[in-house]
Amino acid sequence: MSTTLHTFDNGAALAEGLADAVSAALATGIATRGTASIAVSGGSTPKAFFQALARKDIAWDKVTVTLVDERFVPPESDRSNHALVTANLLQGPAAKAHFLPLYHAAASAEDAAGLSSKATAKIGTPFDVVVLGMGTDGHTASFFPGGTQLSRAIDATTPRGVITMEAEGAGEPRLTFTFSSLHDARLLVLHIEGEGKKVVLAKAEGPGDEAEMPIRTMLRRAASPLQIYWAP
Ligand SMILES: O=C1O[C@H](COP(=O)(O)O)[C@@H](O)[C@H](O)[C@H]1O
Repeated sequence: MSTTLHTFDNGAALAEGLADAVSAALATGIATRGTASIAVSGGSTPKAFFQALARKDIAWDKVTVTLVDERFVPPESDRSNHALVTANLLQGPAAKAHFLPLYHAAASAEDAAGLSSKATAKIGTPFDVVVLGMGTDGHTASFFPGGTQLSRAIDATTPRGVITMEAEGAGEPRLTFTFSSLHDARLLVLHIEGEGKKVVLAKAEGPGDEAEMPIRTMLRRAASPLQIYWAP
């Protein structure tokens, strides 16, 4: 598996450069198959990228947007990735996109995972675009070190879909697409910013168990080349 590092001078240039690449991939998907799909991450990193992507002039009504992972919190929560996407990506031209949330107001995270697996199964496979993030603990999606279902989540034979995850570093229970759902995206991106995350990435690229730094699953086993977008 291969990785390519795309380096930018600052976060604003990175947001624009990544939005250019992602919108081109979505436009290709629409031109080739009539529709396109993208799964995006939450957290603090993607806000400027979402705002840049939302301004792109593509046929947003033919695009399905979902999340790589989510906290089991309603969209009213300021911890919700759904809320982040609504406020920053599903705006302007991109408001016409079809959004499939992972959170559902179900009795349990397990029930919500079942509902979101069923709803997102309607998206064609593989995703046109997956944009991953990475935490300073080496997690990606909600593949957390020590996570209750980490081995199931990162097992390539686990079917596509959404499962739950609980971990000490995760806060709330999580909902996450499995490795098999994400690793073969037509455009597979890791979006990270800051010197600290570059140090974490360098450590992940070295030897060690995948379970200690689950981003290693993508660095080592993704079927698609991993495009790493970084700025200081
Ligand atoms: O918990 C999460 O964190 C990671 C990284 O977030 P950041 O704040 O360091 O950018 C993110 O990729 C993931 O989607 C999110 O749920």
